[in-house]
Amino acid sequence: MKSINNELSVHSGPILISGPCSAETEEQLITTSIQLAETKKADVLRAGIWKPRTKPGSFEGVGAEGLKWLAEAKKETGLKTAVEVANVKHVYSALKHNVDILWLGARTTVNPFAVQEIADALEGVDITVLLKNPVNPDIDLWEGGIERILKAGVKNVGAIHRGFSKYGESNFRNPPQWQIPIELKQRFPELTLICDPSHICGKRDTLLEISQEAIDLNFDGLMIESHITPDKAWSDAKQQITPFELKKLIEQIVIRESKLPKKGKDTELDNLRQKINILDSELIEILSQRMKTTDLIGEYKKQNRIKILQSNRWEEIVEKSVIEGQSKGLTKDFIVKFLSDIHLESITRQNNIMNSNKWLDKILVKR
Ligand SMILES: C=C(O[C@@H]1C=C(C(=O)O)C=C[C@H]1O)C(=O)O
Repeated sequence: MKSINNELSVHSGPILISGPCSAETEEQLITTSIQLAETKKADVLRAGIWKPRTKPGSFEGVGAEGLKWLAEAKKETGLKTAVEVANVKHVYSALKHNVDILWLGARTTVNPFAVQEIADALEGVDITVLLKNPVNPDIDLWEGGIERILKAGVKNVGAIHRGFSKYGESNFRNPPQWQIPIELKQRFPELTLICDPSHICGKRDTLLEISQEAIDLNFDGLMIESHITPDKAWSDAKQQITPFELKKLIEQIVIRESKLPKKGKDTELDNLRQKINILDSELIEILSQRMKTTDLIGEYKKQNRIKILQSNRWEEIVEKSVIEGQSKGLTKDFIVKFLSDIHLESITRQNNIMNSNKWLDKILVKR
């Protein structure tokens, strides 16, 4: 695995892949690409040719015809081109039309059969492949997809975080789970990581916020959908912006230093980090004491034949802690997540205390 930043980047600043959600007409695609090239920010032109839609009946893409328009746009602007491929037929068509970059969508990365077929079709081909995260937050599936493409001999492989499917209300179409791409980068330190704010947000007003966050989290670039007349787009109209708006958005992103001063170079930072070290030690000590106390409650429950889960007691703890935490500047979301991990751990420990070695010792015949 090697960084592919140089393969993707033309201009300085973050790598920028942009273009319409779907190629609709030759004129729409060529005009968008010309306007994108004029921004002097966009490095790669993207366009959906085959669109995997949630329900049948909506626009499913113009198909291979659009690849000719992409080739024309490339000739006109010099921008590299990228399309989504979901099966072997797509791969062969894209290769035939000299597309520079292929990406696998979330609904493809989720399926190892599909990824393997695409990998087999790419055996020995010199091309750049980007894999969006699978729809569900399964880092191993994402990593596995990358490995399948690498094993086929493709050298230029990168990843795109487009957020994960949700159930219920959220401000985002596919809420980001930053810890997953961060961990992926730990598994592949050279990995080029792109963020796709369009699919995370699903609407325009939070695109800048998510783009900024991604860049602050050390992502190498952004994939943002753009369209000459976004409100009239045939797919995903709400999340697309004009190339001009894209330029403005990119100009507003603050690029910060990636490296902190070394230890001993800045006493203010050193002092704050020293304080964090002390607080972390205190947190660990408190967590250890809490677990020892729940262990004692586990012993009590074992002797008195009381069930482990006490929902009323737990609800009381969460309610009280949320109020207390919010008064101290912590969010409800954080407190609930943090406490539920603690609850799970104390339940597991109580289960070990109450139920360990029971059936194994009694049921298995001694050999
Ligand atoms: C510790 C207990 O057991 C469980 C764990 C709890 C906790 O970690 O605070 C609370 C309620 C129970 O579901 C208890 O019953 O108090």
